[in-house]
Amino acid sequence: MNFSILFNMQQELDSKIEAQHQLQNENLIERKVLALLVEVGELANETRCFKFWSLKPSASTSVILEEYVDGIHFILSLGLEMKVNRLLDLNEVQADRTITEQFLKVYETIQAFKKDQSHATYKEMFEEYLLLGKLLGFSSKQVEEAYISKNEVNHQRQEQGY
Ligand SMILES: O=c1ccn([C@H]2C[C@H](O)[C@@H](COP(=O)(O)OP(=O)(O)OP(=O)(O)O)O2)c(=O)[nH]1
Repeated sequence: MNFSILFNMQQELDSKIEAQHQLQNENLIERKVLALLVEVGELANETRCFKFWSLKPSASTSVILEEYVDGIHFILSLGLEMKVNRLLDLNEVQADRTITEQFLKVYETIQAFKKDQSHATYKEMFEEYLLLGKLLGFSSKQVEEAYISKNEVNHQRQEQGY
C-alpha cells in the first residue's frame, strides 16, 4: 500500500473538514480516537463475527470494506496529528487469531495509543488494524481502492454541507 499517497489524500480531506467546521485551532485527537473506536464497533457489527446467538449472515463485502476504510481514514488522520513520517515503515504482523480476537486486539492498541500517544503505539495500532483487514479477506489493493473511493465521497459530503 502506498501510505505516502494516502497520507496526502487524508491531509487534503482533513484540511477541508477543519476549514469547513472552523476547527483549525482545536485539538481533535480525543475525538478522532473515539471516532475510530466507534468505527471499529460498526465494522464488528457488520461482520457479525461475535453474534453467536444469531444465524443472520454478515453484511456484503462492499459494506464491510467501506466500514473498514472509515477506520483507515481516522488512523491516517491521527498519524497526521502525530506528525508521523509519511513513509512509515509498517511491519506485517503475523498472529494466529480469530477475527473476534483481532477486533479485541485492535481495541487494546487504540487504548494504548490514546494513553501514551507515541509513534510506537501509533505504529502498533496501524499494524494490528491492517492485520484485521487481512483476516477479513481484503487485499492491500482492495483497501487502497476503497479508501480512495470513500475519500472522494467524504470530499463531496463536505462540499454539500454535510
Ligand atoms: O477529520 C476527519 C473527520 C472525518 N473523516 C472521515 C472518516 C470517515 O470516512 C468519515 C466519517 O464516517 P462516516 O462516513 O461513517 O460518517 P458518519 O457521519 O458517521 O455517517 P452517518 O451519518 O452515515 O452515520 O469521515 C476524516 O477523514 N477526517
